[in-house]
Amino acid sequence: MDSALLEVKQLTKRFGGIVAVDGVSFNVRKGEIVAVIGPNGAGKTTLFNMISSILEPSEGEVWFKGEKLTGTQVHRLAAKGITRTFQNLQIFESMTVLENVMLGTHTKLKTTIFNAGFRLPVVKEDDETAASLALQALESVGLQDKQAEIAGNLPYGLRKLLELARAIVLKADLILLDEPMAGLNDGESHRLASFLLEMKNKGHSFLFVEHDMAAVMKIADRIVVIDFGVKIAEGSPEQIRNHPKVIDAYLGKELE
Ligand SMILES: Nc1ncnc2c1ncn2[C@@H]1O[C@H](COP(=O)(O)OP(=O)(O)OP(=O)(O)O)[C@@H](O)[C@H]1O
Repeated sequence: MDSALLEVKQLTKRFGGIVAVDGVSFNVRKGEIVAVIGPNGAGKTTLFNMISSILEPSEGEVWFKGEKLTGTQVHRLAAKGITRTFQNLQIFESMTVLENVMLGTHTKLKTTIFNAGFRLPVVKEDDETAASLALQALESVGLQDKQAEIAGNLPYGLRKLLELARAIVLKADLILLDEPMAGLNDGESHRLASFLLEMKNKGHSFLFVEHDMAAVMKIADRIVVIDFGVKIAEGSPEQIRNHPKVIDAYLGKELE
């Protein structure tokens, strides 16, 4: 595997007296799936929000493709090759499934909000490209049959797949997933796991926070374990399953 795509360097976040994340460092390489796990309140969300430019770190930096990412505005991340999904889905409920994914293509296409308002000819051309890119993304998550449905009518599991289609439509190098398995039934989580492995084989990289330990063990190449804001372990699923500090941190809790 080649050099690091994402470099998380000594990230720290303090909220008043609380150190939510304390000097955490790790890398994600191209074509790798890395999971961040840890007990409730360990600091996973705070870490994820710093990586995706939603929160400013108290200390430390995030680098992406050899460039410093810290301080980049959230809306510029997609153009750099990073997208993320959210635990509280960000779906436009009154739009169709296809339109929701087409929205994701607009940072790639040349249409600006200004000329889209005026419906210049360039928009029509872009709309066709956007629709075909969006359809490809829907096909890869198995939602092509739902393209004309109103997004708000989809059940939760399918909405999550829709959000993922919108994240992948940009063909991002790195996709950040916030608890992708939460709320999915067995069939949906199986479908999502196969999809992530397929995307990884095509060279995409993923960083995800997840509570579903069986899914983490199945799809992650590497696992970073956080407890009380500190990285206590990092390794393959096999190494993490048998790591004494991880077993201690999860004592009394389920680590399948
Ligand atoms: N905005 C905030 N202000 C003050 N404290 C915060 C804030 N956000 C998080 N914290 C605290 O930081 C710590 C880490 O929280 P965080 O939500 O990152 O953990 P987590 O691992 O994502 O938890 P969970 O698994 O329950 O989602 C907790 O003690 C939390 O109370």
